[in-house]
Amino acid sequence: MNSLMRATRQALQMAARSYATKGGEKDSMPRKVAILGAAGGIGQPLSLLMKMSPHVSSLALYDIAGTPGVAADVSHMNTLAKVKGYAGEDQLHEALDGADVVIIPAGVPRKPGMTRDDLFKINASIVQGLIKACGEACPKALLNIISNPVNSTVPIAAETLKSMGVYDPKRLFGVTTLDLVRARTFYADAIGVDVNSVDVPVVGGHAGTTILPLFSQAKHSGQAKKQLSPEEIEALTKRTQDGGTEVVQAKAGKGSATLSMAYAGALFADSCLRGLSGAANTSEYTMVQSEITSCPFFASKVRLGPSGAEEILGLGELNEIEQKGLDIAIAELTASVEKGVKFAKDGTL
Ligand SMILES: NC(=O)C1=CN([C@@H]2O[C@H](COP(=O)(O)OP(=O)(O)OC[C@H]3O[C@@H](n4cnc5c(N)ncnc54)[C@H](O)[C@@H]3O)[C@@H](O)[C@H]2O)C=CC1
Ligand SMILES: O=C([O-])CC(=O)C(=O)O
Repeated sequence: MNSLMRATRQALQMAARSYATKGGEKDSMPRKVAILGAAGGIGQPLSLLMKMSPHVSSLALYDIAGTPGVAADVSHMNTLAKVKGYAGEDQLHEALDGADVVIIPAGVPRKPGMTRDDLFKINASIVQGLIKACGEACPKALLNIISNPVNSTVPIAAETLKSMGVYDPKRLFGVTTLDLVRARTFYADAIGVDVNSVDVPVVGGHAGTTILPLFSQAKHSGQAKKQLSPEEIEALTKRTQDGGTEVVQAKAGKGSATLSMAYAGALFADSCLRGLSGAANTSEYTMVQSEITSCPFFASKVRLGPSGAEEILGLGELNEIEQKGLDIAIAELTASVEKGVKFAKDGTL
């Protein structure tokens, strides 16, 4: 195995975190992962990365079109997972049947000048339809929602599953991992340490000021080359909040983050799979139904286990500026959650 392959596989073994099971053995359970929106900008590299996961034995690639090609391509990789492509709604249930984890990057991305909320009109119905199918075909699967606006699509998913009588709050996740990935990268660059040694909590939601990095709790190993001033922390906070927009502008009309999102989505899905297998110390920041703030959905550190989100961990100590940021985040996030719930209940767009 050459060094690039080894590095990529190691990255997929998730930054060298332990994935030993409770009994100290590797996962031997056959696991099925379904990707909905697999032919898209995120879907394709995500399919590639999940095909490289040592935890996936079956990979179902679903989209409204284009998946036979993606599946044929990815299926030639000499890694564990058996790949099958599914195209069109009449193949959706078959794609989902028996899935342990469903990853949903289906829907339209932003163009310059748009907010994530501007995607609501199109993506709300797409997510609702796909979640309904999940509720029918694989109600026990862990659902990883990537489609924006995550702050509303997650509550839409919850309400849809509730109306079907199959909602389990431990199994529904909004994927906010890209915010963590960005905060770590920007922070490591700013203080001049190895990015692999950095940890920065990012809580709240996944849009603008609802994205709240907690740099006061950031950790790293090694000697920092620089101490950051309050102004520099503020700039890092803003860059983390605007990371998505930075990519949208750079792509100039050709979509939003796809490659870094596929990487982040694979990290999160891999943690879900390790949690399902009982791996010790599996936790991720993700948006879940939550009581740690007044907002009914909130992203924070969550311990993942065989039944999904087994424990929602607290926020730790916030400094004064972060506390103000939290208040702003909660207000905006609550409005987005309410918008999602309303759509799911009465179809209001
Ligand atoms: N949570 C996060 O951190 C991030 C979320 N996103 C969001 O992910 C979504 C997808 O982004 P891209 O992959 O760049 O878009 P894309 O347009 O390249 O791909 C989307 C795919 O979804 C498919 N699709 C549309 N309706 C569908 C349906 N009913 N069933 C199955 N598939 C369907 C399309 O055919 C297309 O292949 C966007 O909403 C974007 O805003 C993007 C980056 C980060
Ligand atoms: O900004 C966007 O539209 C896509 C996204 O959620 C991100 O890159 O964080």
